[in-house]
Amino acid sequence: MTETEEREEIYLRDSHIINCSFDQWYPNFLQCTFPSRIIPLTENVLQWLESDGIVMDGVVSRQDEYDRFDAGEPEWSDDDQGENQAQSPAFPELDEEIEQVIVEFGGSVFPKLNWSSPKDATWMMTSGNLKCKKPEDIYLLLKSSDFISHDLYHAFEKCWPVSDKRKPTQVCLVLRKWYDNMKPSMEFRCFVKNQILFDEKEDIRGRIVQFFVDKVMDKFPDPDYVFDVYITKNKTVTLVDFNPFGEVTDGLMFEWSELHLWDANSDLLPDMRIVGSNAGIKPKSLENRVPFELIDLSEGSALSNLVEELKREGNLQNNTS
Ligand SMILES: Nc1ncnc2c1ncn2[C@@H]1O[C@H](COP(=O)(O)OP(=O)(O)OP(=O)(O)O)[C@@H](O)[C@H]1O
Repeated sequence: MTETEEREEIYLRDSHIINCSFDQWYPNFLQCTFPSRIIPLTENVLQWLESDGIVMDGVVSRQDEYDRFDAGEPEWSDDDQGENQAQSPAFPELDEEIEQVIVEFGGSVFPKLNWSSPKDATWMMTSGNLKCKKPEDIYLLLKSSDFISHDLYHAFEKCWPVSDKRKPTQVCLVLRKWYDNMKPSMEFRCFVKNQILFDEKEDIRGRIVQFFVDKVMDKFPDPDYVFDVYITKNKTVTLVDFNPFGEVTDGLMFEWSELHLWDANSDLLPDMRIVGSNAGIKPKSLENRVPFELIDLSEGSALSNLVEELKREGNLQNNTS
């Protein structure tokens, strides 16, 4: 198979990405997903999101300071008039809209843009999660997240034929009613190829298949896609999200090479892959959740050099237990 044929085979077109944008699918699935509101973002908010740095209540983010320091730039000063100087967000109308939704949804919301939530930025929140109780929480998360930047700049990057689109026609802030205590073990990612659901098991299998057939199958515009569901305590299946069927979506326990090879019309379906606890699972997004320096322990990295230095100085014991 030539490279072009291979790409044709596992292609993601602009339309596949657009169909997974929240504002596209949500109106058709209102009945079976979390209550949500879509707020189109105006140009001034987008400009602020796309500008460098974060200023919240006049405080520049530490990460921004580190970036500037790394780049050899002088330390931040109050009279810095640089072109990209970070601005404190002042969007009274958006604040008001967000506050209204927060009240309507009982005091807290889960934020995302067209495709992604800022789940890599939870370390910025004292709560360590995406529960937002005021507009500032949302602004801070959006500005700190690589996934949000991905929605703004790279959403169409993996498309074939190569897309000239950079960002969605309308960037939306999505606010979803917040649910405490969602158990990761009750979340399932379902792969659909040619309108056929990739395997699942017994009771869970039955429930997801029923949900797929009743609520999803004929309503989503593409034949291939991925959707996430949550099974509540009383075993109700709730739709969480749609994702494109391709490498831009985390295949979790499946390799995309096997998902692409899956012949949806054959009887030979692979097993459902379930792990009973979180032990041993490392979502591919984990490396995005903390500053890169904390992950990069490879030889020669700043952190490993520091560890070595501390060991040499006797300030750090080798942990042999
Ligand atoms: N309304 C909510 N309340 C609380 N937690 C939520 C809510 N919606 C989603 N979550 C949690 O956040 C996770 C990510 O949600 P979602 O799929 O919408 O974001 P995403 O950034 O598109 O993630 P992915 O790229 O993995 O699809 C969910 O798996 C779920 O654990």
